[in-house]
Amino acid sequence: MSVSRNFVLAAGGTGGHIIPAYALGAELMRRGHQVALITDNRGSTIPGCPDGMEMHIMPAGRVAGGPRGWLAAARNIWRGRAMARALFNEFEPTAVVGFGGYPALPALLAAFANKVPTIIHEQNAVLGRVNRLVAGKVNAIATAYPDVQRVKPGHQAKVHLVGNPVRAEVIMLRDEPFPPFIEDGVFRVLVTGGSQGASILSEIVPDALARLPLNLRRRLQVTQQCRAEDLETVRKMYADHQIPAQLATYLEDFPERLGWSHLVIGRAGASTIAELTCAGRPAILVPLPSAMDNHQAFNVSEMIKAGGARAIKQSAFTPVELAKQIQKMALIPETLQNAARAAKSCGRPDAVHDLADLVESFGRAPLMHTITNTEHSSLGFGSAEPALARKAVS
Ligand SMILES: CC(=O)N[C@H]1[C@@H](OP(=O)(O)OP(=O)(O)OC[C@H]2O[C@@H](n3ccc(=O)[nH]c3=O)[C@H](O)[C@@H]2O)O[C@H](CO)[C@@H](O)[C@@H]1O
Repeated sequence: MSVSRNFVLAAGGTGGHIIPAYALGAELMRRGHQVALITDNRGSTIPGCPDGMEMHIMPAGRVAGGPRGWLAAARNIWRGRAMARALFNEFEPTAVVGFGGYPALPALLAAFANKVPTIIHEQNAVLGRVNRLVAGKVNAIATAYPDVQRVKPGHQAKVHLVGNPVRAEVIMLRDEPFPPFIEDGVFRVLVTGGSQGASILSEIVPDALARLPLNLRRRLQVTQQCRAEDLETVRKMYADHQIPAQLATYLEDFPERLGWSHLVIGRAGASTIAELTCAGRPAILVPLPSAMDNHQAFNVSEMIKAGGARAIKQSAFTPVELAKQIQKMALIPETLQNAARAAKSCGRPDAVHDLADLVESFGRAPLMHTITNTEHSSLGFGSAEPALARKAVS
């Protein structure tokens, strides 16, 4: 029998943290649970929050900028922790899930103080700073890739590989065939810089597409996400080259556009890669060089090994180089279709279910039944820590 329980998700900052939280929240609600999201001001602006999920905006602090900055951050973290504890007293979550990033920290600290079980999800191939900080105290670490770097050997026992949760509309694309890519048909390219956009793509991509041989160039149909300040320049570049292009600062219909595309050019953020591999779309990706511990370069390596993507270092990302790589991938239709299949082979479309199962296993209903370590293992989550098993039934 399934019992309705309350869960808190904590995620903020960029779409890369928020969108997996939206996907998990939607799945937990589909299973009959109540879900509240703790986020920050930036996070609250990311479209797509599922209906019925409560959103609580709370202060969070990024530890940076010398002693003054640290003091302000500490004050905000403390205020956020107090607000989260007040919410927990009322909402009584059976588990709290943190998705990394500074906005997740106050909620996790509040969960430790209130003795609520905690799970963290790491979207990247390298454990992020906040997740590293709390890894020793949480009950489980859910990961998107095997062998995530910077997980301490002592914490390996509580690691569960689930993948990155993606939206239901993206999962649906997995069963659809790759759009026909034939020599006289259209060639649809989707350009995305992650939830915040990336100016380098605006500078380089239109020029590179204009350099393609005529048999590819005349078939192009482009959708490009641009930062607001780049929109007009990019619009003019495509108009000058007579390449049909639709531009937006944020594509709310991203899954639909992904299903429509033959090739994606973008950054190597974790959610973008999860979506490409779930749907099976080949890509040319430019990892953000300033990403913490170079995590975007590590995110894309699995896809490269499989043959589903090519990566270009930002220092080598020129219109000439990009045009060369597009031709290598798309001049022969079969090459592109093979790359699409290879991309799909890296997908983890069950991520949202596996993460929801993991989260539910830490929020057993009181006295419904006693979880033993053996039963917990049989759920596929390895051995539960004794303290956790006790908590789950207390
Ligand atoms: C600049 C930065 O710090 N980026 C990090 C951020 O993700 P960031 O938000 O930059 O990028 P991701 O690729 O992880 O996620 C972007 C998400 O936004 C969606 N989208 C994007 C554009 C658009 O027009 N419409 C739309 O819906 C994508 O479909 C995707 O779901 O967190 C990720 C997960 O920790 C990291 O891997 C990234 O390195």
